[in-house]
Amino acid sequence: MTIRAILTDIEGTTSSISFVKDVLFPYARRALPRFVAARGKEPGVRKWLDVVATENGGMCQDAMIVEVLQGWIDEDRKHTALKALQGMIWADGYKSADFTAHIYPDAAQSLRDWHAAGLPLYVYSSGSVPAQRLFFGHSDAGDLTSLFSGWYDTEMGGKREAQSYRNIVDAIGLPAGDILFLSDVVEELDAAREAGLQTALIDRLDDYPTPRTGEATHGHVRVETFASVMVR
Ligand SMILES: CSCCC(=O)C(=O)COP(=O)(O)O
Ligand SMILES: [Mg+2]
Repeated sequence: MTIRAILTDIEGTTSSISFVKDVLFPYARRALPRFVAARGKEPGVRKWLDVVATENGGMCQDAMIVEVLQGWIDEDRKHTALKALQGMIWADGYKSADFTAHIYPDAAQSLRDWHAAGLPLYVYSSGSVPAQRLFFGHSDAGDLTSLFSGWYDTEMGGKREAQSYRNIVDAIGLPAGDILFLSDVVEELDAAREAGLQTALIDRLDDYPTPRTGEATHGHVRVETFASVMVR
């Protein structure tokens, strides 16, 4: 089948899980108390802190909100409020060059090749859109933001829900069957397939030492690097 656009996940797909878990998450966890004390009154920050407070019985002390958020980081909750706040915190880390975002060399190369071949590229990640832009703007392979035609986060819906992919398909404006979604998570691929997208499981041995083969692929095409993704 023809592929006219590619939609890619980030963590475990373009980039290693350990960079997110061992660098980004601890950085946000550590910085949260100071970030909330310094910027908690800004409307763009307060809005998300209030979402967390409301969902937790209307708690009123920022210290308690910080504790809830740190707990969510430990649980790897993909909550839109947490992701928005993490993105703002990581901005400081990237700007002060505390880290650059990991990207697998094969992913950087294929993204460049596909873009050069005229294939529109899109991101769909649980990380907020500002966090995605920062990520690809400060990657190990340099600023890759110009390669992408659009960015989507959980404001489109959860990544394991078919409706989220229908929303993204509407936004991209191509038939669902012309779009290839790349992810390391089979439940995300299942939801994308239900919405009519083509799918490929990126099964990176650095992230998943036991290859997911047979039934574990849920019938999705399985590749170990972007170099093996077939786009015709
Ligand atoms: C782009 S920001 C860092 C990634 C992140 O916070 C995250 O939750 C990654 O989830 P993904 O949907 O890319 O697997
Ligand atoms: Mg992922």
